[in-house]
Amino acid sequence: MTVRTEAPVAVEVSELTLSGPSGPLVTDVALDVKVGECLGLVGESGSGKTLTVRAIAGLLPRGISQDAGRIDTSDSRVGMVFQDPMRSLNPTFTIRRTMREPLVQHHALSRRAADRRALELLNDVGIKDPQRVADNYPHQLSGGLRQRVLIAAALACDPQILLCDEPTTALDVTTQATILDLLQRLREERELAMLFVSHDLAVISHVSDRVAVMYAGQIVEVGPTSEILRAPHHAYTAGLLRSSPSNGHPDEPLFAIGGTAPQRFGEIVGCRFAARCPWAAPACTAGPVAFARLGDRQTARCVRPDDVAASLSLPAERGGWPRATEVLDADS
Ligand SMILES: Nc1ncnc2c1ncn2[C@@H]1O[C@H](COP(=O)(O)OP(=O)(O)OP(=O)(O)O)[C@@H](O)[C@H]1O
Repeated sequence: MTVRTEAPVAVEVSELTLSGPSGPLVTDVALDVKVGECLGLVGESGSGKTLTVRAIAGLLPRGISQDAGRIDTSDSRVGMVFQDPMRSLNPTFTIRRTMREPLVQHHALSRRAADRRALELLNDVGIKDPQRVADNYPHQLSGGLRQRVLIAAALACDPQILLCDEPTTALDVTTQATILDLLQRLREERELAMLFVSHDLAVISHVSDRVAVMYAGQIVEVGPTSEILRAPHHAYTAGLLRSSPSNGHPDEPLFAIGGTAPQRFGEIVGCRFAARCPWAAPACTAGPVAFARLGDRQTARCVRPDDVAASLSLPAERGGWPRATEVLDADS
């Protein structure tokens, strides 16, 4: 879908910092999503994606505080779709009852009108026999149907912003594709601003106009999806791309970035990825790393973005993710 360049911003987050009992968990996160746009938020487990989305939804878990930053949703209504419908749907309620509650609450509908609207919403998300599904309990439905119900419930408040946290991760590949298609259709029909969280760059690339990459509580690279896939400028993004199963060679073991992400990063003044980065130079750990602008719409929090991108365009045997020695060779 083409997003109007002049489309207004629906969500704007700046300098967001969130902490838990053991210290900072998300630091200085800035992002925006326009009306009708999908921004993908990608990164490995624990990088802070869910907390960021929960902060935007106003649903931070107990024990997590917002220490700094602004979240502006322009008074828009926000809907949220979670990963695990089984945990998000009350197992003791029929789908009809689950759908009824937000409709009665948000729209002050009578019980009858709410039940009618619930059937319309179930129909909108591609459920063929809404009457039957409405009479069921969550455990009586397939994973794909449960996820459709959850999306219908998120639409009940008639949101302008839809936050999707790993909405297809628990599903098999075919069902995953149909749910992605559904979200895409709903976004177009309703001009939703969508923030789509996934650890899987392949999924993100199907649905997102732009991608923001998170690592250890920070955004490290942002840009149009096509640019990020074609020319990542942060080593972590490059590693993430390389480790995607769809980029692997059938005869080679799947690539994995060496080392692990730091759990505590309050003490790290420079680049949080430096310890794992084959391109790391003294400047990377000397002080805070600012975002480098790369053309009009792409930025990377990296000291050597052009070196990273240039190495990636080397011939196949030396491209992708080089070993540290190769980087040094390239330098000399
Ligand atoms: N309720 C909580 N209390 C304390 N720490 C938390 C809480 N929720 C998350 N964290 C910590 O905050 C960090 C970021 O977690 P978050 O769930 O946002 O990551 P994520 O990128 O969404 O990962 P995943 O894909 O596994 O959900 C992690 O280190 C996590 O352990």
